[in-house]
Amino acid sequence: MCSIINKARPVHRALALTLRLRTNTEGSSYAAADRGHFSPCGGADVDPLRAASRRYCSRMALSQGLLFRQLFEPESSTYTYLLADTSTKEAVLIDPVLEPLDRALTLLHELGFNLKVAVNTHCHADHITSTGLMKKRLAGLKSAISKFSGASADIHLSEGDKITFGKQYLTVVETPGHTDGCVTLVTGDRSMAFTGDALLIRGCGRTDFQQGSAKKLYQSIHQKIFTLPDHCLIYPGHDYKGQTASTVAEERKFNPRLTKSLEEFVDIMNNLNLPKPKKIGMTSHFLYGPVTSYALLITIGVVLPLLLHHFFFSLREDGKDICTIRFITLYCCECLRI
Ligand SMILES: N[C@@H](CCC(=O)N[C@@H](CSS)C(=O)NCC(=O)O)C(=O)O
Repeated sequence: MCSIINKARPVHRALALTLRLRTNTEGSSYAAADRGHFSPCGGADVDPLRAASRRYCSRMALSQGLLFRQLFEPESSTYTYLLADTSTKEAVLIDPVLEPLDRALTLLHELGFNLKVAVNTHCHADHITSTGLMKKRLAGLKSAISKFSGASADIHLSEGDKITFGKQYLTVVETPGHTDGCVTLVTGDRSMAFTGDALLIRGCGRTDFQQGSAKKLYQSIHQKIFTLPDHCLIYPGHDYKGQTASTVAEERKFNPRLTKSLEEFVDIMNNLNLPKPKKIGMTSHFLYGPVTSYALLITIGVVLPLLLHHFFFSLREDGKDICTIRFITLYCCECLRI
């Protein structure tokens, strides 16, 4: 963990250390009364734009039987969320990341939780999910992802599906736009929404690759996320500035992209000019499970070269075996007519 923190940018280092501390001591816990209205920290009429709704209320969450932890991976600035029912000890992980896999597993073990489902809000372009490896290490664990993601998993999610853990549950809300298979996961009492890469704090997911569509994203956020209760806490899949949570009311009012018209939003998204995430290309590595990933790697790295080698060595030039490399060089030169 320390070595990862040291490699990260200062803002990430500070954030990682802060969150590591918070994970150990407080946990960013929050749960609402399940009586149809949201009452952060006991105050029913709290202005959602004020700090009270952003406070982390571990005791409140625990009194509702929900344990909540926000974990941060500094290299890709990714958040993973652990939610658990404190009475039945059943837990779910949202967007587990490969690098701090052991940290998540240790935490689960220490707290005595039984991880039921590891759910990905979408097929990630910027980091590797640890779902496949977790399944190897935790018997009975099921993976889940949207049916529109194109990825394989034990459970394929659709709009309105419920992911239950003990007496708690998450509702699946389809929010395409960053990718076709993006979902937002909303707690049963609608007090927390895990928005993945659809809605970020004062930002949103990029729409310039992986079936991205600015128009779809705008509609998803306005129709599916901004219609959640004002106080509903927003927990994103990433943050690059050290922010940890927001609310629906805050984002509706202050999000610099989503407060614009659809046309303006599309224009902003078409001109973001963001660099490609470092790990793009490894999108669904391990999502399909390590067996598939390793099989693919072995095929490309070992079987294919062996077959090529065998093929080229079987060719003869003046009755002699020819070297594969020489043959390939000659073949390429011939094709290019050098
Ligand atoms: N600003 C980031 C760039 C990394 C990035 O592209 N992040 C994605 C989510 S992972 S595919 C994204 O959608 N970003 C939106 C944005 O506005 O940043 C960095 O600092 O590395």
